[in-house]
Amino acid sequence: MSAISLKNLDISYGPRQVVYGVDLEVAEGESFALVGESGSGKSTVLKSIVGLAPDWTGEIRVFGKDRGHGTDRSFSRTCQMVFQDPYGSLHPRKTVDTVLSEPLAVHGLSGRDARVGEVLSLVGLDQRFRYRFPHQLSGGQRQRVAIARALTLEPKVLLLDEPTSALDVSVQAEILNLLKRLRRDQGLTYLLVTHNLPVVSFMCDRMAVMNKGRIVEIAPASTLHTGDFTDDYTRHLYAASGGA
Ligand SMILES: Nc1ncnc2c1ncn2[C@@H]1O[C@H](COP(=O)(O)OP(=O)(O)OP(=O)(O)O)[C@@H](O)[C@H]1O
Repeated sequence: MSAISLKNLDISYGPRQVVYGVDLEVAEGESFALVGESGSGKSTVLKSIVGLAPDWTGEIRVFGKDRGHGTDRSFSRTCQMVFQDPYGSLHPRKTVDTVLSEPLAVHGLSGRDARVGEVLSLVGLDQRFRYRFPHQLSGGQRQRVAIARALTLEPKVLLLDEPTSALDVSVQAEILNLLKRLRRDQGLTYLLVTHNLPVVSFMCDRMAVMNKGRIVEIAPASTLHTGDFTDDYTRHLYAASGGA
């Protein structure tokens, strides 16, 4: 059974269709990248999976379970999204403790105190960060909190939307290493959106290339070593990035 299965997925914002006929199977434990230029529809595919782009047709399945069009609580326990900008995605007046406790409270789970402590250490943050506010943290620490929040419900799938591109270059590698270690240790499956091909080489097993809302090629990430892509647009993207 695939961890994520998308079949003939069309997605619109109001009258405007932005994703066309996407078919994708991501295996359990796999790290899969969606690449392509800005506006090609990569983020929209992730958003549809978590319910943030509800105007879609086709099929979205996670671990064999069909996703409906509304909010789906059991779905959010399996599948969580991490956004690009950790400052924008964390409420400025909520402490780290509140941010990390909320998903547990919403799902009526007990043992919140212990779980908050656990996820902080999973992402390499000292317990003293617990009662701080986002503005008291660096960009990298904020992204660690956002990743910790995504992990609180013990999901099996993380959807990562440009998880390091808002960070200083020196911090990007730290967060990529953290994500790599978490995937291995927690047995997670990743679907990651990026325009950065070296990130794909470092983090991913396979990649799908999107152009104007369509997948034009699916290839092993190792193809980035040789540049041996079959699709013209992919070759153009590869050449424009100077290889990976
Ligand atoms: N909330 C929205 N309402 C209307 N149109 C949107 C919305 N979000 C994105 N779009 C449009 O949908 C198209 C695909 O956007 P999307 O963000 O999925 O692309 P992307 O490949 O992830 O690009 P980027 O890397 O810039 O985020 C774009 O034309 C964008 O303008």
